Amino acid sequence: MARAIILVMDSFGIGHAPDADKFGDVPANTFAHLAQYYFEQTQQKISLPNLASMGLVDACLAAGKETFPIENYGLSQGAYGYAAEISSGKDTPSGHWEMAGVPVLFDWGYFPKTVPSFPKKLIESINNATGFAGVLGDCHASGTDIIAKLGNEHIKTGLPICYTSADSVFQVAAHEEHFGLDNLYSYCETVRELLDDYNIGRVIARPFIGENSDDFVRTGNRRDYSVLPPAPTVLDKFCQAGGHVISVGKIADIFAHQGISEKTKATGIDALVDATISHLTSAQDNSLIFTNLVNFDQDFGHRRDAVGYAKALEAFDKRLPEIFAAMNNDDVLFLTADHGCDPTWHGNDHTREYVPMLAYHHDIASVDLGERSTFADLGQTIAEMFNLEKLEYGQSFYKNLFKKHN
Ligand SMILES: O=P(O)(O)O[C@H]1O[C@H](CO)[C@@H](O)[C@H]1O
Ligand SMILES: [Mn+2]
Ligand SMILES: [Mn+2]
Repeated sequence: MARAIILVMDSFGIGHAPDADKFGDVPANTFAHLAQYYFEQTQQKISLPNLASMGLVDACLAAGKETFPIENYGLSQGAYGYAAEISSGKDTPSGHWEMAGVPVLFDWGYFPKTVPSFPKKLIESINNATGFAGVLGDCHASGTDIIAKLGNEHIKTGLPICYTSADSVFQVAAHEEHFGLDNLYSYCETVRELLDDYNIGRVIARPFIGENSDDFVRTGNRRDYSVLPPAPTVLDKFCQAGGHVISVGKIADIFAHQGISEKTKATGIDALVDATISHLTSAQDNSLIFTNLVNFDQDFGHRRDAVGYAKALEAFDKRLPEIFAAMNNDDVLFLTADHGCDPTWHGNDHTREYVPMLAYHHDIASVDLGERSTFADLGQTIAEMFNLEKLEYGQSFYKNLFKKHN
């Protein structure tokens, strides 16, 4: 029996989605624009030989319909396509749940872009439940900007920094030592309970260290408190059928720990790839290794750092042969993303984009999977691969992966 590996390159969009106008995101294109910007800044073309051989460049050219500078690359050897999202939001849980077969067709609650942003009644109930006198922030913000701005006041007053974004989130930044990590986590757990009436997808604990605004830096101890997906995902079905789901990175948090058999956390793309490879060398048959590479989004997309994003892609690309080498003959690797976050775009929020839908196994022939109308095609493919009951959403492309070589 085979194993499947899903690598989610968090925020790696490849062209504005058909409904991007509703989000004000025409013509965002995370990949094409970061490659263009990288070339303008460094006079070097981005070089991604392994991703390109999987079909990434062809997928992006078809999805984004714009050319961009890229180092010479050969013919695609894998299965490649691009997928649009049917979920109402362009957030991380919606993207992941949809790829696991459960799109979010309801509207999340959001906090307005006003100051204060959070309802007075909510903040009062948080203060009452936690015993804190108030919160700092209470606005839309970039997480790194707001700790630089309010970190000193936070240390002085002991009050948590609470902020949000265009996503359905309530984020809490607090100093790991002065405020304490456990205190931050329990504060977030309390907030999570109080948010149920507001239909908010996630509370995120954002711990940081450092002693002043020049050197405050967020740590790897981020924790996401998500609501449960609205229906059983392919992960739940796979576990029920005796499969083993291994979460690497924040996958378990995103699925509210449901449909997960085992989890490993790691900080940074290299460490996340290391953990993935380590599981690949030991995972039993009938396993799904599901990895989220959050740093593309968190460290580069939201930070609007196109050059950093390009370099991180090149570094990740160099690691792919190690992943291929750790795969058995009947294993299948899927590579995709959960939304876009164009680092050349205005503001610091996600962008509504197509995502790559790439697949690889040792005997794969080049196959164009074309445009996929939902990320759920991935979940449906996993369902077919492991002989699970068909999911409600998505079209499987499993059989296309075994096309004969020309
Ligand atoms: O600016 P930071 O704290 O990284 O926050 C970003 O991360 C959250 C989750 O993707 C988004 O809602 C966005 O606000
Ligand atoms: Mn994401
Ligand atoms: Mn994000």
